[in-house]
Amino acid sequence: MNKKMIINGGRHLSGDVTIGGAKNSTVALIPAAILADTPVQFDSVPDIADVYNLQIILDSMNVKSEFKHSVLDIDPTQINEAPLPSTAIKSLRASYYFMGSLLGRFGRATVTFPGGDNIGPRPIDQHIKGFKALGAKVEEANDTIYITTGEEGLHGARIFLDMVSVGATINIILAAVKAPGQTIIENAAREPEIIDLATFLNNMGAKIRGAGTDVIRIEGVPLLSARATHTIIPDRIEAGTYLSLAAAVGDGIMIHNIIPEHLESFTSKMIEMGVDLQIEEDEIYVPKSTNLEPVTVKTSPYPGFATDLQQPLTPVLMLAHGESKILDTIYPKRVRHIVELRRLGADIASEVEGVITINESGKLVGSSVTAAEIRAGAALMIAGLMADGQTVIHDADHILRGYDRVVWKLTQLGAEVEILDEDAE
Ligand SMILES: CC(=O)N[C@H]1[C@@H](OP(=O)(O)OP(=O)(O)OC[C@H]2O[C@@H](n3ccc(=O)[nH]c3=O)[C@H](O)[C@@H]2O)O[C@H](CO)[C@@H](O)[C@@H]1O
Ligand SMILES: C=C(OP(=O)(O)O)C(=O)O
Repeated sequence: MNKKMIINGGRHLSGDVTIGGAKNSTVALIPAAILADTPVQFDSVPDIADVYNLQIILDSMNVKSEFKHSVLDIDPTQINEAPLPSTAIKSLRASYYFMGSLLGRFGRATVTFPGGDNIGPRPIDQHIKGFKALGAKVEEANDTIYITTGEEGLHGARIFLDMVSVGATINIILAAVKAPGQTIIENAAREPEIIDLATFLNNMGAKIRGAGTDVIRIEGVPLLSARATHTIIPDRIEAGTYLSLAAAVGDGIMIHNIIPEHLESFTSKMIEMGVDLQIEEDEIYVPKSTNLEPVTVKTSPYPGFATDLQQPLTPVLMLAHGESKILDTIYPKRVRHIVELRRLGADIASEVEGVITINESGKLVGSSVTAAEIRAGAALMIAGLMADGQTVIHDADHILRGYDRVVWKLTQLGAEVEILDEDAE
């Protein structure tokens, strides 16, 4: 059922908000769990639609899971190979991690092409190049990838990624962690979520060195056994979204459960704009912001400015005195929020692919808009909170895919917001 988000905007928000576990870690950790020879437990799991869809995929392989109060238990000990449910696979991008984890577990995988956010072309050639280097045969037909290995199975290999890819780095780790011999991934992505995955696997006996740098070395091990609960790192993209929201409509907001080092490229931009952030060990206070300066933002792989945060920052740029620019080098077509923000009165445009210009916009006015993807939805949510009157965000399911208990968190801060079925009055 499609959902819509209704926001009665124009209020100032204040108080405290606590960030949940990282979506992009969680969606890798859940497929990784099937590599274990024991039950696995995760803590600080965000309450997001992606988790429920991954549970449906696990269930189809007789991997039972239970998700309660931020704790997710997964028992992969009775796993069966089975066709994966294509609706759930298509509901999120990260379902492609079952290619790596099934390959690591069974030496073969059949997975429908993943879905996920429509943010422009999202090829997976580097994942496939990695699987092939590890000794797999990969075929594509009918929107499905068939990955097989011969009798010898997988073996370690040296893989140089042609571009820095989070997904390819993770998928190769998943496939290689139990493959005999040494695997070296060069030009690997350095995102904190990759370190989180490596920590989880290493605590089960894996030998992965260098996660967080651009060279990752893996010695294959035969068995992986969970001995302790793995606590998922805080979601730096959710944190960045609340930082923006706080700068845009906050009257003093304290954001808890943050690793500030994961957000340095983002917080330094906010400071450059004149937001007086008070950064502590694991929380950031955002006072009411005034007199903001325009900035230029260029997205790049971690530790650069995250593409996933360019849209959530946009509403704050609409308050700055002058013209700001965003250059999205990772997803130049990630501009589907622009037309919707204009409906609310934003002065924002993209005349050259990958370049977005944002000018100081007058008071926004509530309207009916559609979220084309998760972070476009986040930008619309913040803009809706800024706008006078009511904003209805259609296709709000995209927001629920990755924002932990968002209605509850916004309500705690004093927002008037609800989620309804699309056909509700
Ligand atoms: C579940 C998850 O973690 N999603 C994140 C992940 O997506 P995802 O892992 O899909 O993104 P990648 O890091 O792989 O993509 C980076 C760039 O490389 C290109 N590319 C990637 C793989 C490949 O085989 N060939 C290729 O050309 C992509 O089109 C893109 O331009 O990183 C993105 C970039 O930070 C984020 O926006 C997503 O939130
Ligand atoms: C693009 C994103 O997600 P996914 O890769 O899961 O589609 C995102 O989180 O902004």
